[in-house]
Amino acid sequence: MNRKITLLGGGSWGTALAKLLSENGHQVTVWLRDENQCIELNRERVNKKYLPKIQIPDNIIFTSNINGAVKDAEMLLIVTPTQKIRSVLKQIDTEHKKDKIIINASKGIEIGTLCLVSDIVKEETTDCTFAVLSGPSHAEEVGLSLPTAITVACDDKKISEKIQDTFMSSYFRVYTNEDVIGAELGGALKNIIALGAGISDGIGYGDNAKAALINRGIVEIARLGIAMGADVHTFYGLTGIGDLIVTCTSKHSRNYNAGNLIGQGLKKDEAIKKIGMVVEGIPTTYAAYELSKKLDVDMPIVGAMYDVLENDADVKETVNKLMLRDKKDEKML
Ligand SMILES: NC(=O)c1ccc[n+]([C@@H]2O[C@H](COP(=O)([O-])OP(=O)(O)OC[C@H]3O[C@@H](n4cnc5c(N)ncnc54)[C@H](O)[C@@H]3O)[C@@H](O)[C@H]2O)c1
Ligand SMILES: O=P(O)(O)OC[C@H](O)CO
Repeated sequence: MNRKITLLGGGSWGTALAKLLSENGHQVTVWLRDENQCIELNRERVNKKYLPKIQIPDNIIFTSNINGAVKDAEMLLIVTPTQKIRSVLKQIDTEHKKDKIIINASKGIEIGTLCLVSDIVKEETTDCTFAVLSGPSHAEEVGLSLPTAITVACDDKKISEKIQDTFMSSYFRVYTNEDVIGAELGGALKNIIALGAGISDGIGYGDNAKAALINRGIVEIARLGIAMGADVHTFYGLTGIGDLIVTCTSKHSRNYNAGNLIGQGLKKDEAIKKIGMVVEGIPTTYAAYELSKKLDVDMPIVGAMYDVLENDADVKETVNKLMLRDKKDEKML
């Protein structure tokens, strides 16, 4: 079935998903803030800044008129940096953000409020159904139609099946799940561990250290998830360990690469500038650190990342402190 879908944001992930949805036969509009960028994309059909190797199908419309873009859309797909989602939704007139299916493909937690994107959407829209699309999925590979498996989580099974049908293609396999909080947290928190994995490689530690980070990382993620009402099984899935593996090991990963630069001695702002795309793991570290304190959840890797990012703690000393914490039994949770 042909659906009207509007993307809020058109960086690397937005561009890859817009292409996929257009190939699936849907009417796709992409809203961007910058009118000049819309003119260029409508003409050139290549997103030179964010995803230069991908040809954008001719029938995708780029516009900077947000109300025009969303008013007739059945589904809105959020792909802007998490810290900007609230301000983007605020720009839409109330009558146009009612009774929609809102799918979030961004991965983060709002600093200050500690809101998940589902909370932001609940606060800023009316009577919308929220879903999250998450899993191991780099835009650079989806854009090239390389095989990818992902999950759509929604507490309304009929809606998640509708979204599954909308996105599913020969190279994009979509699973459904009802655990929205688990899917949101897995996607947001893996970025912190990816920064850590990048730092570890950047300072010259080996594969053992990275494997330890990945494994102890998913334990921490699940611990916070359980405290926030998620289903522990979700963290074994695509939105949990699946995404954590890809983000800690892929050459495409923005968070891993930013961490790698920090490990080589760059300041976090220099690393962000060099990456040139959103590095969600940095604000999410601050939010997760606050959440761990608020909910009294033990998250030593998040605490270490907070020390490095906020207090400029020496990385090797921080790792030493992690290694020499109190002796423990290996408990999964
Ligand atoms: N790139 C990927 O492979 C990938 C895959 C899965 C999920 N994600 C998630 O998708 C989200 C977007 O990531 P991305 O890689 O596409 O980022 P990006 O940096 O490539 O693009 C971000 C987009 O948001 C826009 N933007 C920035 N600030 C804005 C603002 N204040 N108002 C409106 N628009 C604004 C930019 O112009 C750009 O279009 C992130 O949360 C990321 O974690 C990315
Ligand atoms: O690996 P990153 O940091 O580029 O994040 C992109 C996606 O979330 C990977 O699934």
